[in-house]
Amino acid sequence: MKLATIGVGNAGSKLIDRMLEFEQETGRDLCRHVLVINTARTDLAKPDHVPEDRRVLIGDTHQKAKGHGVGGDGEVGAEVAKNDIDEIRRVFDDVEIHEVDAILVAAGLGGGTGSGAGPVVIDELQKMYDEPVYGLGVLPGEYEGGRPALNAARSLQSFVTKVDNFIAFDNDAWRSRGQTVEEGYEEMNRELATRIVTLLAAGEVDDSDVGENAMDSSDIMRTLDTGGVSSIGYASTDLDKPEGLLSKYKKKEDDEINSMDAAKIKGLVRRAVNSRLTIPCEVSSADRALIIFAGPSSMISRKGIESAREWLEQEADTVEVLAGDDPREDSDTLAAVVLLSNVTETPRIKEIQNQAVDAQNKIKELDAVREEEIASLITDDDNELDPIV
Ligand SMILES: Nc1nc2c(ncn2[C@@H]2O[C@H](COP(=O)(O)OP(=O)(O)OP(=O)(O)O)[C@@H](O)[C@H]2O)c(=O)[nH]1
Repeated sequence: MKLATIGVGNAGSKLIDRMLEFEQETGRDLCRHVLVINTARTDLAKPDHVPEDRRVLIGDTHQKAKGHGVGGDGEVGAEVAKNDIDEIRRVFDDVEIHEVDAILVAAGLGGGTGSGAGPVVIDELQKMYDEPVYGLGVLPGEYEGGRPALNAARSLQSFVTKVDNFIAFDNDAWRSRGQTVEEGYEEMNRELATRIVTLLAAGEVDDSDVGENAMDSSDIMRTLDTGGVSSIGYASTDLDKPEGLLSKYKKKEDDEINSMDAAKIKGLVRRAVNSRLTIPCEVSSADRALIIFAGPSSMISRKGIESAREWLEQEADTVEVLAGDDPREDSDTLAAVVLLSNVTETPRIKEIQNQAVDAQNKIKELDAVREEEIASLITDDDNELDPIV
């Protein structure tokens, strides 16, 4: 697949940057266009791989942003993006849309810029182009508190209704102990970039000298066509290890290879689905699913692909499972990436919604107390001040 990628806010921009890094490291060519949009000048300086002229500062003349971010206020984030929509549209105009299959917008939903400006950017993209627009959204951890949860719950509604598919990443599920928050983010961003690029870069090659099992970008788009929220699973095996697939492959006869590979390949997919998904979910609640094997094509037998597909069909309880390969002849790993599209049972989303409702109620209570205090101040008998007008 060929993508135009847009990062909105700090987390969104860092994610796009990691995607660029991973594709460069692995010789892929997924992100044909890249853009990062932010309200904070300092955050715009962070990416290592995004060209300078593809970084856009919005809201620098806005009273509440002034180039320093929107301080976690999603409404200000949306307002700033709406005010600067002409500027945003101008940079979109540079995108040669016929060169790409789809557009991916990444954002952290807990902050003000990603949660607020993200949906405004998506609205504009949907107006301008016919290509599908996918969302890649990071959900805040519970420990971050009520405000990020409220941003995320509100923004998630906007994202899911506006995008063609929303791929979710749950910071809570990926948090590990013994790391600073920044170290944790670095690792999470790499993990997510590995998954998203391995998935979407399949079928990127135009030449038709690819094998019969090769996954086509239209298969990926068809799987994402469900709308809703999606999750990604991933597992890989190192082909250099003595006990890895390659050494066994060298030792066995052809027939044996296929049956052995089939079991191994199915095992890899099982590991991808049963290990940490980008957002934990009930696998059987998926509407459609897709498996991509990325690695040397000699390692990926048709029999293996078929047995993995059949296994996932049962797990996901749907007949809509596609499977194919993304030949990477120079790769020393074999990776399986699994897309579970439109998963409806995602406990973390329920939790965020509950946390958001609590936060909203608290804000309302505080507002009521504040109003009462102001009213009592004004009607205070001892208050001898005259009103201005
Ligand atoms: N996985 C991951 N999550 C991040 C990272 N940075 C921030 N987050 C998450 O994303 C949310 C939004 O943070 P930012 O992206 O910094 O905020 P922003 O969208 O730029 O908005 P403002 O700072 O309010 O202008 C946070 O609440 C975290 O949950 C990151 O590098 N990786």
